Amino acid sequence: MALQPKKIIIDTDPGIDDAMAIFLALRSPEIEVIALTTIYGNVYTTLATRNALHLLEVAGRTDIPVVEGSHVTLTKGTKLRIADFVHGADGLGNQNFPPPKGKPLEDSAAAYLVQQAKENPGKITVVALGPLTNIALAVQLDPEFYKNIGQIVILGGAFAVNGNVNPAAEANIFGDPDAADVVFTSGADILAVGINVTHQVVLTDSDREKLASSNGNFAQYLNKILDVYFSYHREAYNTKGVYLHDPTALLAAIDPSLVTCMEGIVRVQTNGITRGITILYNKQKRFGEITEWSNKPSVKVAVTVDAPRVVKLVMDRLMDS
Ligand SMILES: O=c1[nH]cnc2c1ncn2[C@@H]1O[C@H](CO)[C@@H](O)[C@H]1O
Repeated sequence: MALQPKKIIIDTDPGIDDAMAIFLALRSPEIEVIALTTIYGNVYTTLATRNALHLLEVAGRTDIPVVEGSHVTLTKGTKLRIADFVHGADGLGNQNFPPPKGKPLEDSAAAYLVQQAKENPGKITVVALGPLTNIALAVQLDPEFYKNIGQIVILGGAFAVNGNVNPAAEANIFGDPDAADVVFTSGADILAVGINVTHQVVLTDSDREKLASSNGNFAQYLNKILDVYFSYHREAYNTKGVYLHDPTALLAAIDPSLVTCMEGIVRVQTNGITRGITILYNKQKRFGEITEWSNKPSVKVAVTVDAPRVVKLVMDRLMDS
């Protein structure tokens, strides 16, 4: 008997690599995308909702609901860091797409996550591609959420490497460090895929040429929006290609054998010059004193990735679609 597809909710701030991950998800037979929930990060939340609706319309999948998430950080902060310099002012490569026809559900992302997890205990995977505010709100709303949710796959963190916002912090964790610390210490089954791993997964210029030559709807659409993302990488990293952050996390949620992990306790610094830094305690040393890591639940942190296999899956699934 064929396995039931895994139910996935993508929490997203689209975003060019979010668009890739969403299309990839829609082309992955192993999973069923049950909703997109939205968050600020690459764009403000209002625009994230608009882009999520737009991407589902492009894909012909308006059957999938969009649920709007928080407009402010967990501590009600309104001074958000928006990465429009990575994705364009519209989040999708400055293409001036028409506004979507659809509307989000009349619910908040956090309440929706709580309800879905309660109705399908252990069965839902959340793939979190932006700052973790919605997930932290769900943890705070329902003391059972951490048990009811199947797995939370987090695209975020810079484990033992420099960040991409500053030398300490990765963008999604920096976006709401308080939320990230709540989620990492919640007790949920968590897999973190950080930039220590995603910076090894590069879509090259020649991969992009292949995408451009494909007649597929998704390939053509992505080729258009990728210009801005490629220019940013050339300038910021001097790479001839782009990092596949969000697609890597999505694929790790589908097939955990694409990464190897370490287990341990992750805490997030919430203030000071290292605000947003993620520190994994690998439990190799037994500390004599109580630390901020003592008696916290363990999570999985990706430490290696089969990059060629990830890139091939991305290409194969996006080329002929
Ligand atoms: O340099 C950057 N600054 C801010 N955000 C970035 C940068 N590069 C990529 N992303 C975005 O943040 C997530 C990975 O950290 C990805 O979702 C990517 O789209």
